[in-house]
Amino acid sequence: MTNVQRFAFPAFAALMLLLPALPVPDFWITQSNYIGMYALVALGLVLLTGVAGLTSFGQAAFVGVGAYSAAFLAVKMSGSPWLALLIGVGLAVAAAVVLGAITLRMSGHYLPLATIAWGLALNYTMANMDWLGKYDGILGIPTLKVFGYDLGTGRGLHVLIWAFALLAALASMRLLDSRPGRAIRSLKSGATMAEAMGISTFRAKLTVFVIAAVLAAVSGWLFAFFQRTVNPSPFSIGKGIEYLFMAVLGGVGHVWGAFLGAGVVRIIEDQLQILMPRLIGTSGNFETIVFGIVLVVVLKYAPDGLWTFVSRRLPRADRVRDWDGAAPLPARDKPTHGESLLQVDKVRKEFGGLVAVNDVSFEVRAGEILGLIGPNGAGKSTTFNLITGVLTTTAGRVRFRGEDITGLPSRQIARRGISRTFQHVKIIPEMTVLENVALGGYLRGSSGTVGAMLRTDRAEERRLFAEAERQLARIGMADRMHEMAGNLALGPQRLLEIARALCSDPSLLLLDEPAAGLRHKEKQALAEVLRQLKGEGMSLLLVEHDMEFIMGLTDRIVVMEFGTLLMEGTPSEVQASPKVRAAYLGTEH
Ligand SMILES: Nc1ncnc2c1ncn2[C@@H]1O[C@H](COP(=O)(O)OP(=O)(O)OP(=O)(O)O)[C@@H](O)[C@H]1O
Repeated sequence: MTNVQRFAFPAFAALMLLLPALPVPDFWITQSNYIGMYALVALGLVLLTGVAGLTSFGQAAFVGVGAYSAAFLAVKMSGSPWLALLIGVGLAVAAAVVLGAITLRMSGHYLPLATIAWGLALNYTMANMDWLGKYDGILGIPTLKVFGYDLGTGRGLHVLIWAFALLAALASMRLLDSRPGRAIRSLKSGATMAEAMGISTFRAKLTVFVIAAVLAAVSGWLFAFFQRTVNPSPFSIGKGIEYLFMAVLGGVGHVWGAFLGAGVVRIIEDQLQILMPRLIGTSGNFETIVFGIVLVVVLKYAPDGLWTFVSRRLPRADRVRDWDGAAPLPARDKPTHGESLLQVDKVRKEFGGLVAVNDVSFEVRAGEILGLIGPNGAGKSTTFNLITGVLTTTAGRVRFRGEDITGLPSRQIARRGISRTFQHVKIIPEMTVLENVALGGYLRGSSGTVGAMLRTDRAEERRLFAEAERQLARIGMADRMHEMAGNLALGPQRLLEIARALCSDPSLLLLDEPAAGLRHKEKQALAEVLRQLKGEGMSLLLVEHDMEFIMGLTDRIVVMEFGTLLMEGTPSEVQASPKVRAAYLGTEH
């Protein structure tokens, strides 16, 4: 936790909760009420869009679910507002699970388009139901009473709105700094890396989608008691875009960006409603144009949102090192030296008419470094992806420690003890080195989202960080654990990936072109680390281009050419082979 969270959050919370007791004009209390409610929705979008990379235009519909639940229960059934909150949140969760199950597997532009579709659909449903009052909505919602105390619509409700908003902010910050939070943060770096760490990306997406829907529904519930009337227009797709706008403007990657964005939008919106008619008459919806211009300017000059201007000036504190003496994480049985660890048996991959891997067989034994080499397009990466479950085989079998792992998804393969690095480094730049490595230990922990929000996961977190530090020390990078991973040069980033893979306590480490793009010194450092790992009993499979690097390092080498296995032997046998030389020089043999 940074100093800012430690001191600024309680101060800000106290100010917002006490604001109604201060001599602040009603006008600003009302604005602050709006900001709190908007911030709840924008916070969901920060998590969903900013952190997890899933764009949603449809959040306003979830606000509507919360608002209509409150209105319907309070007016038509004279039910308890707290029951209405429960029902509103329950309905939002149910809707998010169903919609998420359908849409979250979509990629690219399909997801945002789908969110527009269901945003419209939910809104039309509200507008066309007789029992929800159609376009007129539901009027005459009573004010909210807590323990017999009437909160009214202004100062009293302010305390409740901000209590929810601040709790949501606190829970979100805690979530982001936790095992499930790191999983959510890994989504933006692409599913391949997250799945290779054992994360179910679908589940992580669904979790964050549900959280965002719940925050929106709570905001809607508050909105109903604030406005004391609901109708479909504040839950339209236009409002959904405005919520997204708040998150983007404020800083889509930061919890406090949601608050800043909500504040700026609300105040601009309000001022424009006064100013625009004076300047250009009452006709037309000119605020929208001004918002559009503001958004373009912000995206151009502050693509990460306005909060970055604040956060840049705030001191950054290193994570408090509180894991000394933490119990080690559970470890798996180590294979015995020389045991057959991985068996690749007549594995085949066809892409249409192209046979990328043609019935290739080889094995990796425990404690050895096996190199897989071959000229460009030989099928090395495809073989690597077949072993790690990124691609499915056309034919053949892959066995690991006696178990058939053919066709398993990569997170299941990771669970069995195969860990990997990537040819194009896949780290999370905005997380520290330590947090990136801790992500590798995902499968060795079990704490979930609610535990993270309630902070009941701290003992496990300490164990994870102790392990992450131990792995960083193993590759000689413990002194850099607090640095942002994105600030590292390529060499240290590749080492970080190795530490992350080691953090999963693997029986076999698969490295995809680890020396690619490294300078000579960095290659030497990497080779030294790999030799040391072998010395400690680790088994490694190395896909590599760099002959010099691989010759001095491996025990055995498998050479591929045009998808087939050309030869297998010791480095000196391979070096002496005319077939291999010819393959690399591209001559006939
Ligand atoms: N997804 C795909 N769809 C179609 N063809 C593919 C696909 N992936 C790989 N290939 C083809 O399969 C063959 C083997 O590619 P692969 O990337 O495995 O080779 P490689 O030995 O790793 O090469 P490089 O060293 O250049 O990475 C190539 O001809 C490639 O064009």
